Amino acid sequence: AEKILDMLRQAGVSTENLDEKKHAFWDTQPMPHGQQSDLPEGPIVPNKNPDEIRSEPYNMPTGFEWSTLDIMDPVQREELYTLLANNYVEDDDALFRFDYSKEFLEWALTPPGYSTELLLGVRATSSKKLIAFISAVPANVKVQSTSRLDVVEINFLCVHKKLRAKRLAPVLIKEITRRVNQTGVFQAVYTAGVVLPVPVASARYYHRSLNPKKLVRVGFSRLNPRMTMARMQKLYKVPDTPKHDLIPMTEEHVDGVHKLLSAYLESKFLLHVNFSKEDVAHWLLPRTGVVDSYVLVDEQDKTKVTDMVSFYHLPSTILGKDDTLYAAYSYYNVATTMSLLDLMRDALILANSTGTDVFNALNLMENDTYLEELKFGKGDGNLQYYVYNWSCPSMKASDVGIVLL
Ligand SMILES: CCCCCCCCCCCCCC(=O)SCCNC(=O)CCNC(=O)[C@H](O)C(C)(C)COP(=O)(O)OP(=O)(O)OC[C@H]1O[C@@H](n2cnc3c(N)ncnc32)[C@H](O)[C@@H]1OP(=O)(O)O
Ligand SMILES: CNCCCN(C)c1ncc(F)c(N2CC(C(=O)NCc3cnc4ccccn34)C2)n1
Repeated sequence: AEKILDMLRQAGVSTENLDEKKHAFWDTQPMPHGQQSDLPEGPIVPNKNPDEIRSEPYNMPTGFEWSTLDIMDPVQREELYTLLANNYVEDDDALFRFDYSKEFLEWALTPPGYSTELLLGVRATSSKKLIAFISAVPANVKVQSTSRLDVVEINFLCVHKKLRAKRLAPVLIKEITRRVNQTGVFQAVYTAGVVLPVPVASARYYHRSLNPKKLVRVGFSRLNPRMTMARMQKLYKVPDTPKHDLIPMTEEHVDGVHKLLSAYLESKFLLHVNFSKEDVAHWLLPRTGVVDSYVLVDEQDKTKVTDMVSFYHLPSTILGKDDTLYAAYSYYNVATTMSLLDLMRDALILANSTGTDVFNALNLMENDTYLEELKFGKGDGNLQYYVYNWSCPSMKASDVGIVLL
């Protein structure tokens, strides 16, 4: 269809109403399409009553079957790890592929209120091999003037490389939608590197080199022709210890972090999670090699948290080489006794001391107040934010206060 459209365009034929069928699946989904931009904020398709929701699973092609995953079973967790390690997101030049660890997947998929029914896999009936997956975990968010909306966060959509372009993804998406609807939830939040109908916000990736020698060696960065490697290492060198006495977050800080983070998100952003204390404990208590969180506490009252910084660890396999790129991603950060710039300078120092090669941040929240000063370079990756079955005006990246994994 694209080729025909291009030929028509080259012949000077206007195609604006022809390419509406550009998305055979997504044009059937309740997402804001152009002409609906004047819709009031809210659901596009009204909530369904239980008896209006299809009761049987969607049909898989012959030879494949649905199979929910018990992520707490090490064998099944290993199966998911292997599927993603070999078939999940790669960069456009196929230099890297995300290598979410088993511990990371357990963390990402077991927040308070999660259900195995929504950790949805597809197996080949004969071999029982896991060949596809999609996940939904519960969250409550504020989106613009809707202060509390029950949603799911969708992630880890993956179809084995050998089964691509067979329209399996739409079946996975329809089935997870059906199951989520059965729990009484009708909206979802998700991000993707691809542009689909229709992003609610677009964010840009920025990268801060910590180990430039490795980044140049593996092709992540290029050495500026007018610069020697020694000069580049000097440029990106960071101290060994942080300027402030940030300490690792522990259980006793959960209430203080919940209070600090909730007030910050509520005051500044149009899209953010309404974290419960249990959510804060799950998403922010440190897990080695998965997520690190540090807090600054008030000297007089040790349970009062005044500042926090956190980042998650998502390595990438370097394709074709037996090597790994160690990346840390900025997560949730709140500065009240110092500038965010000062706080993030310490984040780089803390991440560097855990063997990180590159520290990544999106231009969300207030991140653009420090990216340039701290020598982040603009990446070529964009991350599109989506809210499924929700009509609302689009937002700037700085209005977005939610970081998905
Ligand atoms: C209320 C509850 C609602 C819950 C659901 C909310 C929606 C959740 C939506 C999912 C959020 C996921 C969040 C993340 O995990 S983003 C990460 C996605 N995963 C990867 O990129 C891993 C590597 N790639 C793959 O595994 C496959 O290429 C995937 C599985 C991505 C597509 O498989 P395949 O390449 O074999 O294609 P197909 O022939 O089966 O299907 C083609 C159709 O699929 C549409 N497509 C392609 N990529 C994506 C994508 N990333 N999100 C949504 N749709 C996508 C495409 O536009 C086309 O539709 P249309 O253009 O013709 O219309
Ligand atoms: C559905 N969850 C969304 C978050 C998944 N995340 C972290 C992600 N989604 C799309 C991206 F574009 C992206 N980028 C980080 C930037 C980057 O580092 N690009 C070079 C690179 C190194 N390793 C990889 C692996 C895959 C793709 C690019 N890679 C671009 N990150």
